[in-house]
Amino acid sequence: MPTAAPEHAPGRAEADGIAARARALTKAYGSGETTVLALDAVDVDIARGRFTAVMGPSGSGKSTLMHCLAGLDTVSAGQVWLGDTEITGLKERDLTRLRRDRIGFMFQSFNLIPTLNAAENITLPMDIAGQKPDQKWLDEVIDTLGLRDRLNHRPAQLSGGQQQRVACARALASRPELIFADEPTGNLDSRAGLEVLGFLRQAVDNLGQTVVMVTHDPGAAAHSDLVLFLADGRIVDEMERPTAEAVLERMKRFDTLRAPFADGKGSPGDVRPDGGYHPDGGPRPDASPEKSPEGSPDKD
Ligand SMILES: Nc1ncnc2c1ncn2[C@@H]1O[C@H](COP(=O)(O)OP(=O)(O)OP(=O)(O)O)[C@@H](O)[C@H]1O
Repeated sequence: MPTAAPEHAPGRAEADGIAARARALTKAYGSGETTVLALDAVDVDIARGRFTAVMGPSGSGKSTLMHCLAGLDTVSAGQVWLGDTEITGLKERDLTRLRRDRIGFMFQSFNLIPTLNAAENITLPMDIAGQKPDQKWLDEVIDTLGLRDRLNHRPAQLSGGQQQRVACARALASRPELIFADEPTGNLDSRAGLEVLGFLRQAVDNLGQTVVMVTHDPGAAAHSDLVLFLADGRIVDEMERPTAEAVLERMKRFDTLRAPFADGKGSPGDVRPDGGYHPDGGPRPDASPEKSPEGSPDKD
């Protein structure tokens, strides 16, 4: 992934409030001696109309944070709000509806339905919910993402980048309050990845959307307005108007703290030739769970 991100203006609704909020958010897995504290009393505000990236070493709690903020996972303690709605304590049925109606999702694997064309994939969540898309908004999304001449194509007839653009349009179609993107460029080559990041940027700048993106790639994070750094289940740092170089430097400090690499066999913060970064120094196995496309994935 090329590291240079274009200069961008902050999202247009920058000072327009908080899209999601967590207080003392704690998530533990397991019990007794085997308990893993994935999130340790996290306080976070996700600003509306901005593009926030979440970074941190493997196992630092990024996915758990995203899942708890999106109501995909229960919390062990603390509170989470989407807008003014406290989602901690909601029944599963209400959570499913809230996710469907108010949150858009993008995942590393695009999760498109192979038998449906692009247009049908884009509106599928709304069709399932029995909602009629706002055609003017949908047209704006389709044109912003450059999908107008691809609407009749099925996923197999589209490139990876085009498929992710369809997934992006699907996430945007209902004009959600918040879009969560989990490694959205993880399966794309650097050019397609850059394109998708550019569209997410446009969704924020031109369409007033709010995006939270989990990524391992400093080049991807550089497209955001703000990077939150997680380590051991806590937000330990943040960076406004990030550059890939600054994010990379910050990430290297985690590696230095974690493990001395005295054997000279490479550091955990290796930068790939394309500028992409893997905290393990090698390609990241695709461990993202399969999610259903309707914005209410089942937690496995
Ligand atoms: N279902 C689970 N059961 C037990 N432990 C879990 C579960 N899910 C996550 N964990 C643990 O919680 C911690 C945080 O995991 P999480 O997946 O949120 O990290 P991450 O920063 O997203 O990691 P990566 O970058 O490798 O995807 C890790 O120690 C992980 O092993």
